[in-house]
Amino acid sequence: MATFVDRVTLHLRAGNGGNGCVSVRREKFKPLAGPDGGNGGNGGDIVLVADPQVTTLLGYHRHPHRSSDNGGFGMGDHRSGHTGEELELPVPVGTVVKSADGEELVDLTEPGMRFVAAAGGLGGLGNAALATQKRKAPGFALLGTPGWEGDILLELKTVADVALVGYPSAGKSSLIAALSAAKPKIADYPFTTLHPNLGVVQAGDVRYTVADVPGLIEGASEGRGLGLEFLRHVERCSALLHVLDCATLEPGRDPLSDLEVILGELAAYPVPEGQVPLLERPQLIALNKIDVPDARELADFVRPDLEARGYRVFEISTVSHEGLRALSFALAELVEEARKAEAAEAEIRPRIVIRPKAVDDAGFTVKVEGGSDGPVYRILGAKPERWVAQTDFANDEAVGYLADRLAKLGVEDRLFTAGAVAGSTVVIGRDNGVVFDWEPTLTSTAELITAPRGTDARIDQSARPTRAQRREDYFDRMDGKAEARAELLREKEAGLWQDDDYDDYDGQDSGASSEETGRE
Ligand SMILES: Nc1nc2c(ncn2[C@@H]2O[C@H](COP(=O)(O)OP(=O)(O)OP(=O)(O)O)[C@@H](O)[C@H]2O)c(=O)[nH]1
Ligand SMILES: [Mg+2]
Repeated sequence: MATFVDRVTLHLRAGNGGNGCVSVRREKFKPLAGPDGGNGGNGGDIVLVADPQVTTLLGYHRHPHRSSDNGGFGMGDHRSGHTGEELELPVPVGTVVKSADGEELVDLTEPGMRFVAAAGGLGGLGNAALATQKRKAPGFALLGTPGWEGDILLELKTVADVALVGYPSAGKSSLIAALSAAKPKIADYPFTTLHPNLGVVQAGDVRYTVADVPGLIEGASEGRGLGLEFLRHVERCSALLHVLDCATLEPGRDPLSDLEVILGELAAYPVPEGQVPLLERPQLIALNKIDVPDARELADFVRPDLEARGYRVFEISTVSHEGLRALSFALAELVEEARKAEAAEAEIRPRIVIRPKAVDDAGFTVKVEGGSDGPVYRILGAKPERWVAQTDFANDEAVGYLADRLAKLGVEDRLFTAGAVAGSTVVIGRDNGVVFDWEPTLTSTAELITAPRGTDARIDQSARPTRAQRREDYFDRMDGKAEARAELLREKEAGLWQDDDYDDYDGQDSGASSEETGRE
């Protein structure tokens, strides 16, 4: 059964940003000619596009996991990583996008409207881009940040071009089965159809969708039968086809009074603001079951009456397929007109692109939370959290750079005011945030570990030992060597050495090792 899907949960994963590159340019006679690591590329976004050609969410129901391209890694020689390709997901016009917890994000009501549902990660800067006057040769690059990953909910409002309306057992499901490839459940008891079925009809060059919805009875607009559920679906269609049963044996029913009841119900249904009331939408009438002799007679009888009221009337039989072709072409005309009107309106409107609400990028908060061993200082904010994601914690220089950035933003000061002391636990980010043992001097740890950050002893002339220093080092080393040798000989003479130890001893080796000690 071709059930119609009007709600689907998508699992999205936008592309990660590529990492920046650490690289040093090499030239003949100038092997360390400055940083030349390129930037990583941005990850691709996942964008929903309202597309009039698309009528169902069925494709997403079958393949709910979608992901876009990662950005490329930066490379040496100033080569940037490639930008991850954007993934466009065409959705029917009238798709409502909701967050995983049901909050409406956007209503894609206009053809061509775009919504960035999952933003790609940022590419990390390479060490060339991170170089400054002070930091001539950064020995680190920034990591790419991960792309957005999570669930969103798609709900369809406009389900079809044409809605079939009529009493239960009028033959709506039979009609959609005869017109399209849909295979709905058909039976001779009322309310066979409980969920709308959708069929795609091809009439000449025109292709349109028809929704077979549950039967409608008197009082439906007050919720009788499957009432409101039914009308909610009709609300989403641009044209209506009344299917009237000419062969019913139920007392008090005939095509004309059936139509009256249905029109009454449609009129009573309040459509949401901005939508055309149901009865003002284009409508056709199909008098069904004319393969039954009595029914054909009845159809011929009521037809002039209906036409006098301004309806186009088609006598059909879903059993013998009589009249179906003419009906399908008439519906196609109706749909074409509706689409043209819509397109004309759409042309006037500019292309609308909607991005998720911009987060306040500038600020951050420090929250003090009670932990089992002392308070935990939690830092929340788009910037600090992104910076943490960009940091390669295996690289001291990168960690130092992070500390600099945080200090510059004022995080350090705010921690002080919040009462943090050396050794306090500081967490940046919400879930699985990064935990630090806070050192107020964190800013300068990197400098303490090595030479000042951003200087490469090999490139920066001022950091290279002078000739005099090197001489001194050399003599120290030689002295150390001689001392070590003398020590060994003393030990040997004192008989401290075993025979096999002695075998291992080789003047050169020991020389090398003592040289190493000297270097330290
Ligand atoms: N003789 C005849 N019977 C028909 C025709 N079309 C439908 N029927 C019969 O009418 C009964 C109801 O048909 P359905 O298509 O299920 O009617 P429906 O309008 O979808 O009914 P609900 O889903 O209950 O609202 C079935 O027994 C069909 O075989 C027709 O053209 N001629
Ligand atoms: Mg049905």
